Amino acid sequence: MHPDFPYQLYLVISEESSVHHSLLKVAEMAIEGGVDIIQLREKNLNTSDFIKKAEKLKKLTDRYNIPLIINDNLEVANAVDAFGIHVGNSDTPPSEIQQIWNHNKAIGYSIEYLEQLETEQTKIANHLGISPVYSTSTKTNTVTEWGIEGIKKIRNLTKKPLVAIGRMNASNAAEVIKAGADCIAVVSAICAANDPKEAAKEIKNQIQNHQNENI
Ligand SMILES: Cc1ncc(COP(=O)(O)OP(=O)(O)O)c(N)n1
Ligand SMILES: Cc1ncsc1CCOP(=O)(O)O
Ligand SMILES: [Mg+2]
Repeated sequence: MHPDFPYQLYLVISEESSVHHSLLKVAEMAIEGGVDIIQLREKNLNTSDFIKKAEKLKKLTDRYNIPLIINDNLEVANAVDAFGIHVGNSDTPPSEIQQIWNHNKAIGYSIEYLEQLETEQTKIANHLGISPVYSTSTKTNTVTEWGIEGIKKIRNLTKKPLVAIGRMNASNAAEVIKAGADCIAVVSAICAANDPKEAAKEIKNQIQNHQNENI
């Protein structure tokens, strides 16, 4: 477990991705199954509706003492006093967020190009998304499919906490952890499962059983 980011299983959730249960039910079942941190990623809501949804989710995450990250929208993250924000290359850059924001807040930043490992934005970020490890229908506007070799390359270039995202599930979690990722982020394998609690439990078991092995 990375000392600066002690979370192994990261749920990235939206209404659209919550197939068999409501968003709040999926989140609660996933927490019961072992999710350590949650990101609310609503790409199509206006800020006011995004805040309303985030407030409901924050009540739940607070009840379980689970940190809540907001995707993209700093106003929403502020409104609900989120634990942190996740941004990518088309969003408000970490340097701007840092100027406005309390330093205790977490800034996650997507790595889409190897060259980003050298940039000021990456230095400012607290943790990095390896985005995507494998191509996925959940997010199609991506650049590099990193794969296992990509994770190893990034691991050799930074000591920052690495969050692997993109088609992650119980079958590939172990290889990704062994390649050097600290945390696995999941949308579909949990949100679209009939039983999100069981799905989360299976992925968490894979992470925990392989976290001290290297390939
Ligand atoms: C943990 C994590 N990693 C990467 C992303 C992708 O962020 P971004 O590149 O900004 O794309 P969108 O999610 O905004 O479509 C993420 N959200 N979370
Ligand atoms: C938000 C995001 N960023 C990179 S891939 C991705 C989506 C991951 O979704 P899934 O777990 O369903 O492949
Ligand atoms: Mg974004």
